[in-house]
Amino acid sequence: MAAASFCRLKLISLSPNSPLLHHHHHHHHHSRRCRNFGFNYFNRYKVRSPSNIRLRVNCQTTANVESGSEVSNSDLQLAVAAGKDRLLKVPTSNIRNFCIIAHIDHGKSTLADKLLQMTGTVESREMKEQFLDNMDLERERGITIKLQAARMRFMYEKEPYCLNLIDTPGHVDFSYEVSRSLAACEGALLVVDASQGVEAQTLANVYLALEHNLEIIPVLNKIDLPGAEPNRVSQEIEEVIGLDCSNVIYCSAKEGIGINEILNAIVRKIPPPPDTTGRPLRALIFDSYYDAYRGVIVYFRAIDGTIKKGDRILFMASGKDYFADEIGVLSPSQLQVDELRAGEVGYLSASIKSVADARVGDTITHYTRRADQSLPGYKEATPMVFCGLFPVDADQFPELRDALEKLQLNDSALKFEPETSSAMGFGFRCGFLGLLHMEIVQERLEREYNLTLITTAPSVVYRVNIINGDTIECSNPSLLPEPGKRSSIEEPFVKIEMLTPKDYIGPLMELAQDRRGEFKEMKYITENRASIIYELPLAEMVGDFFDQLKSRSKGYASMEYSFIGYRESELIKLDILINGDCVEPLATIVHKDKAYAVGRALTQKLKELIPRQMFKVPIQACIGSKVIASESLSAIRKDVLAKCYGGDITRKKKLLRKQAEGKKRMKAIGKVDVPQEAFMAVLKLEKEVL
Ligand SMILES: Nc1nc2c(ncn2[C@@H]2O[C@H](COP(=O)(O)OP(=O)(O)OP(=O)(O)O)[C@@H](O)[C@H]2O)c(=O)[nH]1
Repeated sequence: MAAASFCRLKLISLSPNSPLLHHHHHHHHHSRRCRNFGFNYFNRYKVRSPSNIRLRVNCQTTANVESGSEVSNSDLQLAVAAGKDRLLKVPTSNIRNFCIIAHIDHGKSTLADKLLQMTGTVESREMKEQFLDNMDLERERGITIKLQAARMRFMYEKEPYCLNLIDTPGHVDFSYEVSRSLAACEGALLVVDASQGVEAQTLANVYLALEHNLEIIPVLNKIDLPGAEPNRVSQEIEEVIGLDCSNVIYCSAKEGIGINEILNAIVRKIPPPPDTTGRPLRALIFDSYYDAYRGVIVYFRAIDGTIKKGDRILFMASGKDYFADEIGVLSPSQLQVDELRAGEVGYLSASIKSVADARVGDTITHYTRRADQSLPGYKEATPMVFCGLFPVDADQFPELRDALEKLQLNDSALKFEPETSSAMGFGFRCGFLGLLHMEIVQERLEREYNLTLITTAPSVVYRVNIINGDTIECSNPSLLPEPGKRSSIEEPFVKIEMLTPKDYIGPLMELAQDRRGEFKEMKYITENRASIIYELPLAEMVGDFFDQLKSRSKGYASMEYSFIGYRESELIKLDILINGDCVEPLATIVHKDKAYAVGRALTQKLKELIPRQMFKVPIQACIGSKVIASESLSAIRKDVLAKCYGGDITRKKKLLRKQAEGKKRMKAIGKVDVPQEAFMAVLKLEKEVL
């Protein structure tokens, strides 16, 4: 994360007589200095500089200090002292580890915030940002990408309890991360919007939680809304999930209703972690991120044994060993401790250079006293979707490589290798977990690294069986072996479950059918809502499937998908020729029954998207050497140009500026300028044509 316009410090505790409170107006310097103190109370939270940071003063008063203000060493010592109050050790039987399962927008972040406030972990903030969602992109999209954790202290029947909240990402692309964070907990809050109901994603995560034997506490959120129907929704939870809702908690995270009941239920219902402190160390990594100043910070849950500061540790899957230079808890800012025991949740840093060496799901053990077996459930990240990324300006190639390397330090699921194409020049073929992951990476490359990129249409990974008996993987349509060399092609299939009000069953089944879906099952989960299950090729979901699902159901349907394996399909490669040149990045792999329709639709779409040139440009779709569809872009007539340039000066300027902007995302293919949109055209074909 190299975003220059953001600094990352916030929320440190200070004593009320801290000189900072008197002098903060006088000392200004760049925030980088603060990081150089080498202290760790500066957390990952970002504050839009130059906005203010808020300082806690003994958990009560607050003061605003301009971000980047001088913070002295002694202030930081005091901060530690204040923080230590909250570190009081509790017996294992007083620990509770839990997560929150909720559909997007049902109020997970708002509730997490309230739990932190009610337990005095953070004070009520007027800041807009919510604690558990940090990245800007996340906030803008209203989704949670990375996991976080927070430790809270809560008094129950006069005894102190330590409650660890582990956050989970809310998108299917990250279901592996979800499963790892569930594995770090003994219980989960199931938060359902009382004015909506159970959604597909919630359901999928509840099943995951049940597989991990988590105690599930149902919570109906947003009961303050006039449209809330707590009775209907709790009945739905009982029917759909089979969860007893007689003691369901009514909550309004926004108004702070029901928060105490939730905290009490966590203590009463969720079992404490088993006390296995005597066993060899096993700790589960549920998140890790790269910090430019300290290396990788690993978030873990100790399952067995004890980990101490300075211990030599081994990561069982990666085989790498390190010294745990620093361990600590997340309260939610990082506070150092000397040891963490079975059942506890915390972080460590050990001069690890890349998150790939401390992957989510890996098991940490001691180098000398090793555990026999690693914890179950570890999986390598397998990218499912690939695309080509090319700098518009060829000079930016080295910058693009640097940027990808930097992103990869923090994202072990991101894969890339150089790709050269006669049409596009030098770039990279990149692999992603899914479409959302792809969009996030593209956006970060452009936003944080100031790159202007041309992205080619995403492709899945095909398995091509070669005549000689070999099988090769192909994620780049232009590299598909010739028909004469291959015996068959297999493509990845997914199972999707759509939940929808009954009015939209028809349009959604039609959608799945259009996408080569095979109907599996439909059932009414309540009187008005149905679950529809299909199996279909992943390639048919890449693109606008989700948008279509939303628009055809007026936003009411939700979906969830999982990979089910490879199946043989009758696939062929469709090439696109522009002005007689084959444009590799426009090549696409399609089912043979759809080839003609796609060819026609694609040439028409390209004709719309490619600006007219000074000469006539033929656009053709071909299978092998056979042209199956053809369009032609007529030349710009001289007088049209003359008219444009003959106008008054402001108009001329405007036109030039517009051209300059347009130019940013053009790639010259032969003599023809092809805009970015053209490379994505295959995803935007009119439905009627297909
Ligand atoms: N009326 C009402 N609105 C709420 C309540 N809780 C949350 N909201 C609103 O619902 C919206 C979504 O809340 P978030 O907490 O961001 O939801 P989330 O589940 O974390 O969403 P993601 O981060 O996108 O997964 C926000 O606009 C909240 O202000 C509530 O109890 N009552």
